[in-house]
Amino acid sequence: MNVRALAAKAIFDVLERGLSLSVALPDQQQKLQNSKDKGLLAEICYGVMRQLPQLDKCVSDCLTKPFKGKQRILHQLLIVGCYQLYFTRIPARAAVSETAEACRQLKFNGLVKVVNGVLRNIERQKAPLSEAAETLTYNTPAWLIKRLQQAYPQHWQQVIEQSHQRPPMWLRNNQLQQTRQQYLQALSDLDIEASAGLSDDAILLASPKDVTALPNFAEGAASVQDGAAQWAATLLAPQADEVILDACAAPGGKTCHLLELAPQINLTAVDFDAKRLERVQQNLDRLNLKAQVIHGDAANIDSWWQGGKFDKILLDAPCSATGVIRRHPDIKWLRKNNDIEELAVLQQQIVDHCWTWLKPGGTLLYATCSILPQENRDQISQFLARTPDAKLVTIAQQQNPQDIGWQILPGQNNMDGFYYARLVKDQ
Ligand SMILES: C[S@@+](CC[C@H](N)C(=O)[O-])C[C@H]1O[C@@H](n2cnc3c(N)ncnc32)[C@H](O)[C@@H]1O
Repeated sequence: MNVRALAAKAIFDVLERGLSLSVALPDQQQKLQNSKDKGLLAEICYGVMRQLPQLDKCVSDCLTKPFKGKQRILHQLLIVGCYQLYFTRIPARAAVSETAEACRQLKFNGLVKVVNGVLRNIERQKAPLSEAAETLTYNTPAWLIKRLQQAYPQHWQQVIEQSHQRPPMWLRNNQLQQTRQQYLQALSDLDIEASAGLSDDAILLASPKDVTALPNFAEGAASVQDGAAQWAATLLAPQADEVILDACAAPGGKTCHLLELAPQINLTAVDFDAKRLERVQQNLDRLNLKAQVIHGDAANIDSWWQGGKFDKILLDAPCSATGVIRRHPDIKWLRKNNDIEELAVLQQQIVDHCWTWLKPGGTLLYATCSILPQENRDQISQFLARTPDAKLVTIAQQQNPQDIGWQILPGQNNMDGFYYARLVKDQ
C-alpha cells in the first residue's frame, strides 16, 4: 500500500477511533520497507495533526456531500492530499496522482475520480487556508485556547505558538558510561552538532538524528529524553540504599535516569498499563540497569506491595500532556475539555494514596507534562491545604520562589512544557 493510503489509515485511527498517533503511526509504518517512506509517512501524519482544522475546512468546503460510514477514510485521504499541496515540496502532480492511487488501494475504485477532482480543484485555486474562527487561527480547539487564556493571560498566544514548533531532539548522557563532555566529544567526532543543556546529563542536538547514528546508542551510552523530563531524577536526588518508588513509570525514561544517578538504590517501577510496562523492562535491559518492575495501581499500593514505606516517591502523574503538544500534536484532537477535571480527580487520588506510603522525612516529587494549573499549581495547593504533614520545598530553578512548584512552558530553554513540585513529609 502506498504512503498516502497508510497516512489516511493512521489519521483515521486517531480521529475516528481515538488512538494516539504514537500507536497508530507505527502500526502503519511497519507495512513499509523503506526508511525514507517511513519518514514521509511520519512527516505527513504529524504535519496533518499540526494543521488539522485548516485542512479539514479546506476539504469540507470542496465536497458537495460529506463522506459517511466506510467512505469516511476518504475524507482523511483528501486531508493528506491537501496537506501535501499546501505544506510540502512534493510536486503537485505527484501529490494528486499518488493520493488518487491511494484511493484505489483503499478499494474505492469508483471514487478515484472524485478524489482526483477535489484535489485538482484545491490545487488550481490554492486559496489561502481559511482563518475565520479562533480554532482555525490558532490550530487549537476552542476549549484549550480558553483554558490557556485563563492560565496565561499575558502570553497564551506565545504558549500556543511554541506548541506548534517542531521540537528539538534531546539526549540524556549515561553518566555510568562516560561524562557528558566525553559524549559531546564523541558526537562531535561524528560531525553531529550538539550542546550541553542546563541539567547535568542533558544534551541538545542541533538537528534530530536517527538513534542508530549516535555513538554507542545500542550499548546504552545515551537515551532520548526531553530536557524538561531530565530534571525529575535530579530533583529527586536518589542516594545509595534508599527505597524508592517510581509510581507511574512507563515507558521508564525517569526510572532509568534514577538508576544512572544512583545504581545502588532499591527501585520499584510500577505502572497500570501492562503493555507500556514492557518498555520499562526493555529500557532497563538496554542500559543494563535493575529495578523491580510491577504491574499495579499507584492508587492502591497495598494490593501489590508487601514491603515498608518508601524514602522517596516519584509521581509522574497521568495528565493532559498539554506541555508536549509540539511532540504529539494529536493530543490537541484526542483530549476533550472534560478530561481535565477527570484527570485532576485521578491525580488527587494517586498523590493522596502515595503520600500514605512515604516515610516521615521522605520526599515525593510530583511531576506532569501539563501546562494547565488544574493539574499542577492548583492540584498541589489543594494537596497542601488538606495534608498538614506536607511541606513544599522550593526548586532553585523556579522563576519566582513564591510559586507553587516549577512550571516550565513549552520552548523555554528549548524544553517541553513540564511541572514539578517537591513535597517533603514532616519527621
Ligand atoms: C506521564 S506517563 C509516565 C512517564 C514515565 N514516568 C517516564 O518517564 O517514562 C504516566 C503513566 O502513568 C500510568 N498510570 C496511569 N494511571 C495509573 C495508576 N493508577 N497507577 C499506576 N500507573 C498509572 C500510565 O499508564 C502512564 O504510563
